[in-house]
Amino acid sequence: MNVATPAIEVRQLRKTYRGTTALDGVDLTVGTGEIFGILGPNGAGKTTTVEIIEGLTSPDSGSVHVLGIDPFADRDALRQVLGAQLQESRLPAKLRVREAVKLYASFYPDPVPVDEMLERVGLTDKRSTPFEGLSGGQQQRLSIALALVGRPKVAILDEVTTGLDPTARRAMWQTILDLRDSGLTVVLITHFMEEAERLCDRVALMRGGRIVATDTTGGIIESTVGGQRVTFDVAGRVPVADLERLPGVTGVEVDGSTVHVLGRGDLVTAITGALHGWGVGYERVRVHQGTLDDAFLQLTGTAAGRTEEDR
Ligand SMILES: Nc1ncnc2c1ncn2[C@@H]1O[C@H](COP(=O)(O)OP(=O)(O)OP(=O)(O)O)[C@@H](O)[C@H]1O
Repeated sequence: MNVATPAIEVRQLRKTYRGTTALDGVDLTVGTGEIFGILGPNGAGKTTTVEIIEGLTSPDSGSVHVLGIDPFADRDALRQVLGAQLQESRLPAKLRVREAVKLYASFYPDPVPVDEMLERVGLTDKRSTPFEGLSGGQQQRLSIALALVGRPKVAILDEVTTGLDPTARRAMWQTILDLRDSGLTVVLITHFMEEAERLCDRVALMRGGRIVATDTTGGIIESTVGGQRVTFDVAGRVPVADLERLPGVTGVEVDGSTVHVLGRGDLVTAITGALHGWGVGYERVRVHQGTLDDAFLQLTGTAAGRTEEDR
C-alpha cells in the first residue's frame, strides 16, 4: 500500500437529493495497492460516494481524482483505469456468461483473454449458461469478471459477498486478496465486519453522509473501544474513583451491582489485585475484547447491518 501516491482522492464531496443530504463533506484518500473498505449503516452515503468516484452521479460540490483523472472531465480515461462492479448485477436474462465477458472485453484495448478471465473467477464450467441460469454467487463472480476484464488499476466492489454461502464468500475473499497482491487498488463496500477485518488494509466508517473514522480496523478498535472490557459484580460499594486511577483503565461504568472497566494491558490482573487489596469482594469476572462491531456501534450509533433510520 502506498498512501503517499493516492489512487483515489476525494475532497469535500457534498450531494443532496431533493432535500435529503446524502453526502455532507466527504474526504477520502485511497493509497495505491490497498484494499480500502467503506463501512456504514444503510443510508450512510457509501453508494453515493462510489457512484461519484465512478462518474455516474455528479456531486453538488467537491472534487474527485482517480489516478489523477477527474471522472467528470475525462470519462473515457476513467473507463480505462477503473473497474466498477455493479451493485445489482443485472444483465439481459438470455446473455450467456462467455458472451457477456466477451462483450465487455471489446470495450478495452488490451483486455484479459476471455477464457482466462472466466477461469480466474471460477466460471469456466458456466461459460454457456445464460445469466438467468446463474446462482447469486455466480452472478456476483460474473460481475467481478466484467469489472476486471479491462485490466483496471482500481476496482470498486460494492457488497460483493452479500448473499453468498460461507464457502463462496471465502473464495471471493481469496480472489480479492489475490487482486490486491497483483497490484490492483480495491475499494470495497461491505456490511460484514469480519470481511473488513480480514481483507481491508484500511477502512472508512461513514455515518450520515460523513466519514467518522479512517484507519486500520485494529486502529479503529483501539481508538474507540480500547483494548478490552472487564465486567464483574460487587456486593457492596463500588470504588469507582479508585478503579479509574488504575494503570491502563480508560473508563468505568456501573450498572447496579455490575461494574464494567474499559482499558488496555493486563487489566484483569490489575483489577482483581486492587480489589483484593481494597478488601472489595467480587464475583463473575468476564473479559470482552473490543471488536469492530463494538467500534461500529459506538461510532455510528447503529449496530452493524442496521439502518440509520432504525436509530
Ligand atoms: N437517487 C436518489 N434519490 C433520492 N435519494 C437518494 C438517492 N440515492 C441515495 N439517496 C439517499 O441518500 C442517502 C445515502 O444513500 P446511499 O445509497 O449512498 O447510502 P448507502 O450507505 O450506500 O446505503 P446502503 O447500505 O443501503 O446501500 C440515503 O438517505 C438515500 O435515501
